[in-house]
Amino acid sequence: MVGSIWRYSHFLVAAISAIFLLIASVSGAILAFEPISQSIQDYKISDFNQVTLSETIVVLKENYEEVLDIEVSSDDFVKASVFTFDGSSETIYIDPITGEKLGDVKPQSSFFSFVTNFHRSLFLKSIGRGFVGIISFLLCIITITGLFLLAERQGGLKKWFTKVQEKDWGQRYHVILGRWFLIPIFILALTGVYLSAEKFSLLPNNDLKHTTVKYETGEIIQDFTKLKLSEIRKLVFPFSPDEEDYFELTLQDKEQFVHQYNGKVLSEASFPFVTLASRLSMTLHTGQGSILWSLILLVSSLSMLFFMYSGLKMSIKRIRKKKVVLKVDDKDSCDFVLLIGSETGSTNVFASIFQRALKSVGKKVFVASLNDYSTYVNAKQIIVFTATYGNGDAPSNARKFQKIFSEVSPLNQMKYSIVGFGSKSYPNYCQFADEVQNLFKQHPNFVEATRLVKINDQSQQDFKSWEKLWNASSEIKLQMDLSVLQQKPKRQKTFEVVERTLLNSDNTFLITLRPKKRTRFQSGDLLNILPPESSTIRQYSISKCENDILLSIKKHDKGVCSTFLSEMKVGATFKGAVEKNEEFHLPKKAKEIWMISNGTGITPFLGMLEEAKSNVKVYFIWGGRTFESYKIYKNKLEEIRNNSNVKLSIAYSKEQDRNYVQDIIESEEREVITALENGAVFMLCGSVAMQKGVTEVLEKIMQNSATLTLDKIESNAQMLTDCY
Ligand SMILES: Cc1cc2nc3c(=O)[nH]c(=O)nc-3n(C[C@H](O)[C@H](O)[C@H](O)COP(=O)(O)O)c2cc1C
Repeated sequence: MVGSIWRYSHFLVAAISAIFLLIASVSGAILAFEPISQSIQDYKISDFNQVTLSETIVVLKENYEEVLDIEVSSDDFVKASVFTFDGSSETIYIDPITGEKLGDVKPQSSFFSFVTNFHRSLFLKSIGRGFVGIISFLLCIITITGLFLLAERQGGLKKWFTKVQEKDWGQRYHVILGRWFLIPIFILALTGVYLSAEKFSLLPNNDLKHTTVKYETGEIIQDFTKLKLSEIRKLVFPFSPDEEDYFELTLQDKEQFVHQYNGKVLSEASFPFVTLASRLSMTLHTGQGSILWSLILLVSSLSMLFFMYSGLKMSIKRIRKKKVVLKVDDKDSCDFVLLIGSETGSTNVFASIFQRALKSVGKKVFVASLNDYSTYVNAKQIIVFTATYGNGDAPSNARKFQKIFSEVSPLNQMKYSIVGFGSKSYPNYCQFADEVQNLFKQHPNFVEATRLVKINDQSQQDFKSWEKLWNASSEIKLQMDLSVLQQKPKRQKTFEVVERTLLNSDNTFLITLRPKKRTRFQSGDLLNILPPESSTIRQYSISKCENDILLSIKKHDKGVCSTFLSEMKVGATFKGAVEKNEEFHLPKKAKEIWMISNGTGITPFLGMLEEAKSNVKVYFIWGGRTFESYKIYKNKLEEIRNNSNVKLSIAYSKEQDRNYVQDIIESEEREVITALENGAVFMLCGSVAMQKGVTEVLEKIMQNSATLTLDKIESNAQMLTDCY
């Protein structure tokens, strides 16, 4: 519920302010170039930090007829307003040691002045400024709600930088860029609000109040001659040589009037917080004085454009999916009740397929969210389709279900059937469906019609197996039309089979593919294949061997794609699309890498072992059933075994010591701790069961580390996983 409130507010505020945010981010991105172009002019002298103010005053007095003021910019350039000996008035950049002119201070270019005006007020003067202030405030809300959504999605702030599971690239990069740019965007928005509030005099009064400095005998409160130029912001020279005229000195935090002959501070006033905050806001909002910050602001403004695009795409997709469920009948007149738990709407698509199938055989179906569970006068069966969200939690429209279920007394005996929608890439696979199943199981009014079926990543195959189960257990035989789920891989290329091995005792084979056209890929990327007459894309992890793709595939009895590939002859071609999987590429900076896999999870490592440079220490651990299982990889691995930087360990689960990869890791406890403490990266590829086993062992081992925990390893990106 809380999650959906954040989501709705995030979406609503973004939708309201979209056009103006678009304008602000484009113009903001352009304006980020202004401080960059200023900073690269480089009027800063090399020993700027050593120069004293009095040195500069002396040389200026020698070089110019009269000096009005000097000012130190945030780039450490020194500007001076002077009268030259030929009587002209100039504002120039000077060398503070020699007093020489380095260049003219030019007014803001007409282009930047035009864009600044537009960015500040949309050319609408005060009304525009007010509007921009409101939009900045809305942007603050968007970033705050975004922060909560991201934290929830990642399973807490601690896991902020752990692997992003989303497969859709727009959604994926919305999350990835969000983790990096939410904070700079929030700073931009907050400082924008502050600067607008200042313009409209909404901030407390910040007038300066000078107090006269009273000296005890001999006391020196500031040695004017030693004051460094880097400590000052501005110095206004005395109006005349008369003793009562003084220097007006602006330091970082206060203003002082200083006696022009003896350097004594006559009076001073500290800047109020409001003034200091205004200055900081200006610097942070415009990037003045720091090329790095200006670049961050530039990329943040551009990332806002991406957020708008990907956010819009996600919202349209969600709205479409939510609208999918057909018109519902009256709850008390229906034989079937279909209850849905969904966060982003994909479960609704499956629900509508099932609902249509029931309607096509003349059955009345009442459809509702799990949160709306109630009594049903005529219902014979309740079917629950529910996703799992967060960390094994209920999706937002099912959060109240457990409570309501305990309060509602069913009117009659009913059958029930639960279908869980989830993803094996999450540790608590379909956990909420398990919880719902337990509730029904323990209730005396309900009898199980079909066992709980879990659908991994909206797999049509899994859904079809539930369809079969339903048809076997029910008198009503249904035909579910899955055509609406038809997918097509994007940017497909043609691949030719250049080699294929026979199936080994594990029904596993290797297939080598050559792209017909130039295709960029790397070991760890994924190959998406839509087999003929199928509507579901299958993904295989790629090993790059020279310029070919090597896949290691286990042929499943009813596996459509693995069967299709296992029957491919050398020379045959088919279409597929490479999908980048940046998060599972060979780490570039690690000095030590542990490659841990089982079964066909070995694939990306076959290429990575070749790719790893000789100065990188690699510990390769693979688990298979028998020595026979190992044989198809033997040639490749034996070549690598000779490299001195690679250590190979193999665990056989069905012969020899009957070991698993996690047993090898457990036996190497000291090495694991030392490696991880020295920054090693552990890469895991293979089954979820292996991932679970390895994670448990690592968790146990790391209890003996003085500095690291498993959570820390994950947040340091020292653990990369690609398990299925
Ligand atoms: C942020 C997030 C968290 C998720 N957490 C889990 C989880 O803990 N367990 C699980 O099995 N699936 C999890 N999933 C996968 C979803 O349950 C799965 O994609 C489901 O099909 C989504 O259905 P919906 O679109 O109807 O919400 C998660 C997905 C996301 C985006």
